[in-house]
Amino acid sequence: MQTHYLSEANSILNHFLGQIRNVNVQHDSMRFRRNIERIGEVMAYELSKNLHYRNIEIQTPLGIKKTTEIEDKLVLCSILRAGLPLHLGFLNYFDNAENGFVSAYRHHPNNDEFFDILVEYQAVPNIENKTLLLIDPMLATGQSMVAVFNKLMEKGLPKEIHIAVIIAAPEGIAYLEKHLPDSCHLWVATLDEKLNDKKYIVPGIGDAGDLAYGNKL
Ligand SMILES: O=P(O)(O)OC[C@H]1O[C@H](OP(=O)(O)OP(=O)(O)O)[C@H](O)[C@@H]1O
Ligand SMILES: O=c1cc[nH]c(=O)[nH]1
Ligand SMILES: [Mg+2]
Repeated sequence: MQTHYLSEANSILNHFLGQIRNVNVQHDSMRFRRNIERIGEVMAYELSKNLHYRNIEIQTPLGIKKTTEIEDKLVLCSILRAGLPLHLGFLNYFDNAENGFVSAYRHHPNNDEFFDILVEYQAVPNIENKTLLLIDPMLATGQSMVAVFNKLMEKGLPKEIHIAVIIAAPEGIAYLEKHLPDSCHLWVATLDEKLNDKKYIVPGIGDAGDLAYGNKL
C-alpha cells in the first residue's frame, strides 16, 4: 500500500484540521460539516495529481488550447454516516463521478468493549474496471474500512483503489497494510498518535458521526 500524507507541508488544510479538533469550535455542527467538506475538496485536489489524464483541445472564443482532462472513470464510495460531508467535498471537485454509499457500524453483541463491524445498507454502482475512491474521515482500528472493502470486492474488481481518510491512527494503517492489496493508495490528511481503550483516536476529534449529525441512541 502506498500511503500519502497531506498535512506535512504548511497549508490551509491545517486550519481546517485545527477547527475540527478544537473543542471550542467543533461543537458548531454546521461549521464541522463544512470543514470536513473543505478538507474533502483539498484532498480531492491532491489526489487528482495521481489520476490518469488524456490530451484534449478546447475551443475558446479566440483559438484552440491544448490541455488535459481526467481519463479515469471515478466512483466515490463513502461509509455512512461520517463519510457524508467528506463525500460531498470530493464530489464538489469530481463532479462527474458515480457515487456509492455503504453503512458500517460497531456492533457490541455482549455490551462490553468487544465489537465487530456490521455492513448492512449498500447502494453502489458497477465498480468493475473503474477507479474507486473509498471515503471515510476516521481510520481508527481499520476494521470498518476493511469490512466495507471486502463487501465492495464482491461486486467487481476496480482498476485502481484509493482510500481517503482525514485522521488515521497508526494501528489502522497497519491493519490496512495487512488486509488490503499492495496496489491500494491510502491518502491521509493527518496521522495521530494512538487509539485509546475504547478504540477512539487520540488526540483525534471524538466521534465524527455525532459531531456532524448529533448523538444517536
Ligand atoms: O477504523 P474503525 O475502528 O473501524 O473506526 C472508524 C469508523 O468509525 C466511524 O464511524 P462510526 O462507527 O462511528 O459510525 P458513524 O459514522 O455512524 O458515527 C468512522 O467514520 C469510521 O467508519
Ligand atoms: O476516533 C474515532 C474512532 C472511530 N470513530 C470516530 O468517529 N472517531
Ligand atoms: Mg460514529
